[in-house]
Amino acid sequence: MKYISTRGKAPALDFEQVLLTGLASDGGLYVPEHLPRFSAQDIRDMAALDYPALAHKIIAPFVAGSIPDADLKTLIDDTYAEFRHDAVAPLVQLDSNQWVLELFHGPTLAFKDFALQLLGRLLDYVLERRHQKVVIMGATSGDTGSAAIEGCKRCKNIDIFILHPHQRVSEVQRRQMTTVVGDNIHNLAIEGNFDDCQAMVKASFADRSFLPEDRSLVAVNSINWARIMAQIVYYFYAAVALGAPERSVAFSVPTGNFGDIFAGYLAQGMGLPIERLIIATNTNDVLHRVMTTRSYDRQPLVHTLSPSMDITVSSNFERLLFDLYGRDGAAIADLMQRFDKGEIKLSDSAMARAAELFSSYRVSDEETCAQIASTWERCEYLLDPHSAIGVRAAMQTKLPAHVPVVTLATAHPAKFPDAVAKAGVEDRPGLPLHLRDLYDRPERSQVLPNDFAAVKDFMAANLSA
Ligand SMILES: Cc1ncc(COP(=O)(O)O)c(C=O)c1O
Ligand SMILES: N[C@@H](CCOP(=O)(O)O)C(=O)O
Repeated sequence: MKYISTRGKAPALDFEQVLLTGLASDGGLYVPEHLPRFSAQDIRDMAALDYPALAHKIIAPFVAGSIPDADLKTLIDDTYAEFRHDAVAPLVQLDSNQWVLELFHGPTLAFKDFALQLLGRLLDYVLERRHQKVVIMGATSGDTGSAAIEGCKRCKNIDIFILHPHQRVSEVQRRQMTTVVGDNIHNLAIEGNFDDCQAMVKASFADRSFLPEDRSLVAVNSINWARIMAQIVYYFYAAVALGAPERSVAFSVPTGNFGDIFAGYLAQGMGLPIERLIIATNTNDVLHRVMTTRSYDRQPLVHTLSPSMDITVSSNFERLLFDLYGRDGAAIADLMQRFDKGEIKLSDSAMARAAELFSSYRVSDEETCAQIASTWERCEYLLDPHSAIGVRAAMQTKLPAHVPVVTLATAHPAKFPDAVAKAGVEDRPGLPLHLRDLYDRPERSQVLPNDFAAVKDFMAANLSA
């Protein structure tokens, strides 16, 4: 399997190379040259597989040639053995047609664990084999950071630097990052917002002057292809449980960086009958605006009750644009250059293609609270604010009556007790046992100005030998 850049100029890479990078050298994002396809019978047969076996089936064609199959299987089995629910991703029924896919049973209580627990193991495996050390960098609005640290903390050959917006993540999210002990783990609290952190990570791929020549830079954000790959699996898992391939299913996905929903788009491209993908945004609604007005532009970032989705530039949207524009790298390079300078309008044909599969819905903080409260009252089911946005969007979208809608529940409500309280729910969601002493653990982080030079200096000064 080869991977090509959305901007057409960077060299094609194999899986191992793509795992060990982030942005392509032309500034684009890597995507598979072609997608593996599963027949209706293949999908029917998936009903007999448990989550790790299904993950192996879906992931193996993307990794083919880079990691021996038996080793890949072990890495995948070990990854999902860490999850606290036997089903790994249990489905919960809210009403006759609404379902929630719980993606928060991993160690850090967010869907990011599905990919980052595997990514950490893949990196460890490949780096040991290559006798190589790398620098890992990530930007987080709260969840990617802790999941990346948790996923990579046992890797011997890394230094990891995670940038989060100072005082803009929930207390549980912050403590999950800053209480993990290790001389090679660095939490940088940037006096800016998530977009600033993400821009610095991307800039580091263009300016690696602060790194020794023998250290590669690896991204743990969803610009790294391996993140998206692992997230494709749970679309198959949920749809097959609900009757695919005989029955098609819709998904509502709380969206920020467009990584999770892009994995759903790929699942459809691989043969899964997905009726609709609903882009569910908070007030930072760049994706809802583009879907409803054709206009793709930056607006100032708003801090909401769903902080992990406080993002105004959705990195992975470029991967979708690449397909919508006929996989024309030059067209995407031109489009993204113009986007860097201001507003762009998508073509009619690109919009028409997007509308065949995607719908979108924007949810305010008030609506988020109302959804948490009403789902609690009607179903005694507690949603976190991000998942509540997904459920709200699912309920507002018109779909054929026979199509079940699955909302991806992307985080555990215990990560966001303030939002739950604001929604008027009196029961406090408790942290699971392994995190019960989270508030007593010592924290370690460094506050830095919103300045790329300061970040580069910090990283250069704190690399291990
Ligand atoms: C809890 C939660 N929900 C939803 C999202 C949005 O996912 P994506 O960025 O892949 O669109 C994120 C982070 O990005 C998140 O942490
Ligand atoms: N929501 C994320 C932001 C980064 O998204 P990613 O999928 O590109 O890692 C977070 O919580 O950190």
